[in-house]
Amino acid sequence: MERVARRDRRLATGRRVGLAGLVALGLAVTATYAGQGWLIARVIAEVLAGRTDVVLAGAGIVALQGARAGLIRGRERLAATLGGRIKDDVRGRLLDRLFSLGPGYTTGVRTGRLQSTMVDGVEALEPYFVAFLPQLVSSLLGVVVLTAYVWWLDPVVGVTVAACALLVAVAPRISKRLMSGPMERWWAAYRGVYADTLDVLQGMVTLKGINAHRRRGAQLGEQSAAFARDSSRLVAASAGYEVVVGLAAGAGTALAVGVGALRTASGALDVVTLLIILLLSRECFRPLTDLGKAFHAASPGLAAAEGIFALLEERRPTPDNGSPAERLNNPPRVRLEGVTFAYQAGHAPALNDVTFTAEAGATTALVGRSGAGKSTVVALLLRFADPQHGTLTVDGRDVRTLPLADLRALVSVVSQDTYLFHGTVRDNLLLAAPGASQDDLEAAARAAAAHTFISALPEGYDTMIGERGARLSGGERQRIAIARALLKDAPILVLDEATSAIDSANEAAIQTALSTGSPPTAPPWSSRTGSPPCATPTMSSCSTTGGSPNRGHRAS
Ligand SMILES: Nc1ncnc2c1ncn2[C@@H]1O[C@H](COP(=O)(O)OP(=O)(O)OP(=O)(O)O)[C@@H](O)[C@H]1O
Repeated sequence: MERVARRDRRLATGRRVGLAGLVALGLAVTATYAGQGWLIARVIAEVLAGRTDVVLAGAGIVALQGARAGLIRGRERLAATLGGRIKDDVRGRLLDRLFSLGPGYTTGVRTGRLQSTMVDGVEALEPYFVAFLPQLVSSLLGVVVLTAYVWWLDPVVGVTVAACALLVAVAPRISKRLMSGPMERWWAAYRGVYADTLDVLQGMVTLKGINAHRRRGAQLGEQSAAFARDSSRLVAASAGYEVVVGLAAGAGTALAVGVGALRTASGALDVVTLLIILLLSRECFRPLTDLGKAFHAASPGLAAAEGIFALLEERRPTPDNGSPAERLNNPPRVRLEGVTFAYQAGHAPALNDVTFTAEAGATTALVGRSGAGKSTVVALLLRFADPQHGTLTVDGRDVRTLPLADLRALVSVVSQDTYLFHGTVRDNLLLAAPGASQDDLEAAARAAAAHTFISALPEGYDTMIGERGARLSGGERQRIAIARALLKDAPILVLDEATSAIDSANEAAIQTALSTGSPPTAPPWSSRTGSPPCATPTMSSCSTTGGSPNRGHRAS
């Protein structure tokens, strides 16, 4: 918790005024309780003294209760608004971080784990920020003020209350030590279950196909049971904290009243003051018992925060400190020179001393066996990672010296793992060129041999294609992906086994369109750049069954 408290300011940047407002409202609520206690003591004292003029005090009690109801409502509304904004900020920052880390990071972690951090982890932060943190500050301030007042009434009772309040104030530190283990185990188990469930859902067809669904389901069931055990331990640990705080508060009140009674018996205190002490001691500890409850609600957020900080503090694999190129030829020349790259230090390199040139305006084919490193070349060109040795240049300029956004704007990639997003065909195409007209879309789709089948879909370009384009065939998905890449109108087009699922007739039509630049309708890029696709350096890769041309391969 200390770690979170130290870093939480970064997560709630720009929301400090709102948090201060919550603290102020918390203090005001405490003040109404204290005022009410004080008035009740006065009323009792008046009645005991045989006086009946208690109307004003009674009205004051009612007014304080009304004010408290309003303050609590205001606090809840502010907490809900603020909580929503903090979550929104944190999700935005996490997403920015993920985009800047790129596939070099995301391929190394499980999607389900990331998703649980981004969705549930951030959600769990809300009680920490809008309930626990303001409660912590207002509780401590409230207790200091009330204890000072009790001290002023009677220093002996004041010392007793202060000692007990101090005990309760350090309880969060002690509980942090006790709870960090269960908290970490719970969150790890939660993310594991989340990731495996997602895995099973995504691989449902495969699991059914190989008749492994029951076995996998049973494994998931065991994992789920272990998670349930971890959840119970976490709840027990945080409930333990609540009990400790409650006991300390109860004991503190009893002790203060006991000491007060002794002082009254010895004549050091009058009955009215004893009554005030009786009611105020209870109010002294009320914020601290509220704090116990808030801690209980915030504990999942404390666990989740670790994953959030870990992601925010992750270092990007390729620094983005290049300066824009004054002018690059369109299309530019791409060259790899002595490039060696291993995904992990100490492991065999995926590329070993590779040198070749993809000439401007020409098609360069990378041919090699499966696993030879063709896709790795693409990853280095996009700077998802940097080579350990050698250079990769675009028009003679080392890619590391270009801003990442400028470099990636130069390249349009269709990879073997086509990804289509949930939405319509149009939505997917427009992702690459938000301003494209229907004519632009159709021209690109024709060049990708996709227009005919898209037109035959129930709602043409406005047909929903399902998650990952699930309602299309593999070849249809690839053709939409090619059309999308063409719409990006980048000077370098990379086809990484982009036509592996496309039948030979359509593949030939695509190749003709790309190499002649004359699809049935003039493509949009010709009007914008004056360069038909045949003038772009096109890099395409395909696998062979033998050989490893990229091992010491020279092609230029
Ligand atoms: N993210 C990664 N982490 C670690 N190793 C990787 C990663 N991606 C690829 N590799 C390894 O790098 C090598 C080259 O992989 P790459 O995907 O570049 O081959 P490829 O030639 O494109 O293969 P294919 O034709 O089968 O697509 C392989 O041995 C592969 O196991």
